Amino acid sequence: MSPKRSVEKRKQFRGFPFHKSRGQHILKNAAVTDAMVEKAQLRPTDTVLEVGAGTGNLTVRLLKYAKKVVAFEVDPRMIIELTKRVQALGPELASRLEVIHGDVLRANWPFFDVFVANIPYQISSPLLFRLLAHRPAFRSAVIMFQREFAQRLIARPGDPAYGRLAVNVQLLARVEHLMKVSRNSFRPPPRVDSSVVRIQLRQPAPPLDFREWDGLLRLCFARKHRTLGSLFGQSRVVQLLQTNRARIRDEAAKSQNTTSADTTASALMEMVNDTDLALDDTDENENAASSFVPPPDVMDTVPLEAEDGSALTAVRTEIHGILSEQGLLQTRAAKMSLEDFLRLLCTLQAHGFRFTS
Ligand SMILES: C[S@@+](CC[C@H](N)C(=O)[O-])C[C@H]1O[C@@H](n2cnc3c(N)ncnc32)[C@H](O)[C@@H]1O
Repeated sequence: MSPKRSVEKRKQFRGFPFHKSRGQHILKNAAVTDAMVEKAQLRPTDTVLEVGAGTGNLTVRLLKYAKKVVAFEVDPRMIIELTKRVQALGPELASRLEVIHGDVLRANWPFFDVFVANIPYQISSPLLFRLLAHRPAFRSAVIMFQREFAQRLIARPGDPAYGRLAVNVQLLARVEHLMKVSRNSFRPPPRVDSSVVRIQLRQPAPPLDFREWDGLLRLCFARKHRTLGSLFGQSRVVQLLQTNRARIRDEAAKSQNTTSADTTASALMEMVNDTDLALDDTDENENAASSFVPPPDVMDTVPLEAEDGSALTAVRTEIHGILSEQGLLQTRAAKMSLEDFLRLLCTLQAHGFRFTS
């Protein structure tokens, strides 16, 4: 067999080729699949949601421990293999499986207690935010991610991978790294290593306006190594905060507080659809902060007496005072904790400032 042919053969399963575009990397290492199921701590009464069942390496193990497994799979060829395999296990186990053919991101999700999946990595970000927004809350999710993505989820202040993704996810859930998985555990091996993480929703969800929260994070992480004093001193930022505050005050007479449960849910759904979060939100990711990106030549120390009108100067002074009072003038997003961000948002909001229109 020619070398080229043997490579082709390795990429196939029972005659059909795997599609990289669908993230079809089958988990062939039984020790890893067993460990994922064990970490899921399933109960005999559980309904499990699996995404991307493939040929069923994980599914067949889940069926042994759960009352029911609902598995999404987009590729009909995989579903045929999966169905044959599960039927061979006998009617008892086969009756526990429900396969849903389709794109998991476009479908309605059924009720589930636990989520377990080796997902296609290209849908990591929208799938994760869909999970974080899912209600009723599930007990836990055990998910295989690309290692680099997993590191961005668990990153702590000061870590190079710490960014908007980590802060947003950690606001809504506890995230725990469970194990590293080498690329050789898959067939065909992907170009990247992987990690399994556990996610547990914080209950109840923090009572925040998530648009405001994410607006603050976009600003702070647009330049995560820059001081807050410098970021909030920029004319564009001061102008925006001032304009929003004036409008909100005008509207306040006509409408009620915007931090309702409905607003929270719909804001979370916006984050689900926010492809910016799939990007690397280091300083270079200017897309993530388009409305706030300062001109590159803005100096680190912005003079308070700028020549942009007394109203703006007064607002700039006010913001400077708030940051100074909170001890945050010299603080940089790269090192701020979740609590620092929450405190900053609450304080700015108490002064009537808003990040979104
Ligand atoms: C990484 S493989 C995992 C297969 C299997 N669970 C395993 O661990 O061996 C990902 C699977 O997700 C499926 N898939 C890709 N995109 C999907 C989507 N949007 N909705 C549902 N399934 C999808 C692929 O066809 C593939 O079978």
